[in-house]
Amino acid sequence: MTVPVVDLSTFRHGTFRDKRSVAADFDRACRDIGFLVVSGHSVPQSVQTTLYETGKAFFDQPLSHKLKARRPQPEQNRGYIPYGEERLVRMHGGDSPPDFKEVFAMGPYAFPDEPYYTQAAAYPNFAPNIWPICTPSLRVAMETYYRAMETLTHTLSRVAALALELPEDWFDLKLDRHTSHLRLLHYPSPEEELESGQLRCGEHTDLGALTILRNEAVPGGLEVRDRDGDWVAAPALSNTFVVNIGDLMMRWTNDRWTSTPHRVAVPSADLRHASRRLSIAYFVRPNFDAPIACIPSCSSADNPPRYETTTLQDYAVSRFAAGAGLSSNCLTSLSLAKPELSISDLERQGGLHAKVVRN
Ligand SMILES: O=C(O)CCC(=O)C(=O)O
Ligand SMILES: [Fe+2]
Repeated sequence: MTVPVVDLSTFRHGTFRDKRSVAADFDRACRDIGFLVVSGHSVPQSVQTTLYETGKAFFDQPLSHKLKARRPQPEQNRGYIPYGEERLVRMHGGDSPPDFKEVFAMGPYAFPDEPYYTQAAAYPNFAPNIWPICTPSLRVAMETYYRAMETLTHTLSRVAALALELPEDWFDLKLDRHTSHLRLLHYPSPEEELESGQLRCGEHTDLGALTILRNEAVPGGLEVRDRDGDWVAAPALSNTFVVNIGDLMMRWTNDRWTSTPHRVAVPSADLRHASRRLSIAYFVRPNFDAPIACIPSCSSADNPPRYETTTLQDYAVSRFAAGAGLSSNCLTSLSLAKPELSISDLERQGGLHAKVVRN
């Protein structure tokens, strides 16, 4: 099975009939494989390439500079996350050596100064973003891209609503105070074979509603597990985004749409030296307190709701706990232990810099 391409310009500029036809293609892709590629999306190419280039410039900085913008707490998806701290396969109870990557992440910004955002129950969704001193232009590049992703989400949420026989604006109230994350994922060219069981990113599903990924066509890319259990390479076409269904959308749609397992593969030995990859992933996450309950058009007498109602907050806490190897009861206050490795440990090991080809 392949990952299909859907042209959003037909949705944005077409008649109602055109919109329905795009929504039907979206529905089919989400049912069949849970992944699609979108073209005609209106995100300026300059916004994409500026962040891509600035992101690379940040990751090229010495580890000691990057660590100055280090994620302050493990549960906060903010700032620099060095090699050694993520193993996404743990989210599903598996284990592996660390994902062979480093990350820079941000969350919502410039939200109103209101108690909704500062209340204890909202933590860590509106934790402050962290910005590097070494690459000051990263902040503008990420914030600009984040806004462009909000606009794309606006279109995609309308396509999704129409596909689910809902009013086009059905998702608006679930997303008007969204908690989405933007992450730069840097996978350098490994110098030698990775450890046994080590991947660039271990097999997992995404926990939010949708993920919008700027993919890069290099060896060792994104792979998707189709219904037959075969790993299929996600297309990396110029000026497109890969979109996939996350767990919360799967729950909303009562499994009509699938949150499909995926991973980032290891480049083969002969291509290793030229496999540096920077993907840009925007995780669409609803309001932290929006109830995620079965959408009425997704259940019937012989297909009753399969999941309890949840929220992003409750679901994220339980997934985070699994990833950190804890029971979710241990996490009621969400204040966790210190990061696994101290700055001096990391500097001694040299982070990823010690293990990669410079290119
Ligand atoms: O870098 C990629 O292509 C995908 C990464 C991914 O799936 C994730 O971080 O959730
Ligand atoms: Fe993912």
